[in-house]
Amino acid sequence: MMRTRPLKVALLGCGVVGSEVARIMTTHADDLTARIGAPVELAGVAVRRPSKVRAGIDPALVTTDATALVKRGDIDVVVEVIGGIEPARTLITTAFEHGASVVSANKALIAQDGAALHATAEQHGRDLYYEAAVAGAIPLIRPLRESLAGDKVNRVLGIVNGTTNFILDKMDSTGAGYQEALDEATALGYAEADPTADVEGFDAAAKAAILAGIAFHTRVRLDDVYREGMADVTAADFASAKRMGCTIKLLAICERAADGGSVTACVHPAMIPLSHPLASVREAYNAVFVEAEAAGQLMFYGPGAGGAPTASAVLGDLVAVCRNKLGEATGPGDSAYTQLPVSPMGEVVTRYHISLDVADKPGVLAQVATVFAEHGVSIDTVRQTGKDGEASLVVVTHRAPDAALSGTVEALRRLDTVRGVASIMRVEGE
Ligand SMILES: NC(=O)C1=CN([C@@H]2O[C@H](COP(=O)(O)OP(=O)(O)OC[C@H]3O[C@@H](n4cnc5c(N)ncnc54)[C@H](O)[C@@H]3O)[C@@H](O)[C@H]2O)C=CC1
Ligand SMILES: N[C@@H](CC=O)C(=O)O
Ligand code: NA
Repeated sequence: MMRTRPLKVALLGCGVVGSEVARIMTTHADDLTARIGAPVELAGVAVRRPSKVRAGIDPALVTTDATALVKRGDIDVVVEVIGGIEPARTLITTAFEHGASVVSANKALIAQDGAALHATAEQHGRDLYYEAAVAGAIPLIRPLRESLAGDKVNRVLGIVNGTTNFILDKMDSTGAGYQEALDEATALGYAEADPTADVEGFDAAAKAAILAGIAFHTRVRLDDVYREGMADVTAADFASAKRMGCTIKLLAICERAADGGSVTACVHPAMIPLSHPLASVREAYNAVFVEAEAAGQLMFYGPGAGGAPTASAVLGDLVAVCRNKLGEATGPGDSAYTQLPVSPMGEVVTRYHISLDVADKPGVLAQVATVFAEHGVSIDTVRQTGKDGEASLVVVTHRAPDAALSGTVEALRRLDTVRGVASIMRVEGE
């Protein structure tokens, strides 16, 4: 039966995502009402700049006092799309304390304080949903928390940052410069308020921490995630990748160890073969592979950033939370019931592509090969090109622990015949 009293929603933040949430709530009001079983009403919108004209939003709803809005006591759901740690964390906590459930897109906050926020939500019998926080519009949190709740997930791997994928794609396909591509991604609403979070890999690391925690039912902190951004990826790296039939993507990789006793989580650029499905993920799209014991391999693909796609995920959560509220229930809470150690990057098994500038004289190749052998790293391929007494040596390794690979590179740097290490990149997807 349809309830006539509306569910009241407070929107915190009306930027790229918030403005789209407000727009869809207004334009799809009838459908949302039918799907929820009660009308949803935008009861207040907290902003920083109240004088800004916001199409479709009644100015009477706009306030700069987000705290007063979440403390009103008649709010059913708070949608937090401000971003950052504070004041978002305090506002969400206050919302729970005043009877509201929360939908958030804030991966930085959930990765840092998800456990405490879940505990507060549970203490007050409220929901905390954040589908938009990982991979934008792509349903990924809900499938992991609900659809795969009966399976055992062993690996989650993919592209989870739209901005960096957009930049890498432009650098690869059009030869655009890094800054030019970043400016375009920012103008399109993909980048974080501080795009360092994107290019230095913090955003993807936060998403990896959230994904690993949910997938493996354990606590993975942001600091547990090994992180390398993409700011150092050069046109020369792309040229090198191309020669190998590869491209370069910023990947998040979360794995359960084969013995099940530990997990790893890392974010770094990697070469992947052009034949791999991740190679064709363009612009701000994301794609994530989930490998589960019974299900096998699943692939999730779609827009990973942008106002409307992210708002789609927020609205999906809003509908779920409203339905829970009407059914006097709550959805799944924190699922971290184990405490698996997170192994350091040195223990992650991977492959390296190493490009060396060496002296072009007899014995150099043997010397280089010896260094690899001494570190227990097996070589897959070697390609040498040389001119004027100098040569370029590209070595691709078989899989080995990351510590052995970085030890090999350190030892190579110490060889007199190695003039320099032009590029080092991990290789995935083979
Ligand atoms: N833009 C995107 O593609 C995606 C964004 N997200 C997340 O969504 C959240 C919002 O992102 P965007 O909308 O892109 O950022 P934005 O910077 O466009 O919007 C944030 C808005 O919050 C306002 N704000 C800041 N402090 C406030 C306060 N104390 N009270 C009221 N308003 C305040 C700002 O003035 C701004 O308008 C962030 O957590 C972000 O990580 C998640 C997925 C995708
Ligand atoms: N800045 C983020 C936005 C979505 O999470 C990204 O580019 O992926
Ligand atoms: Na998502």
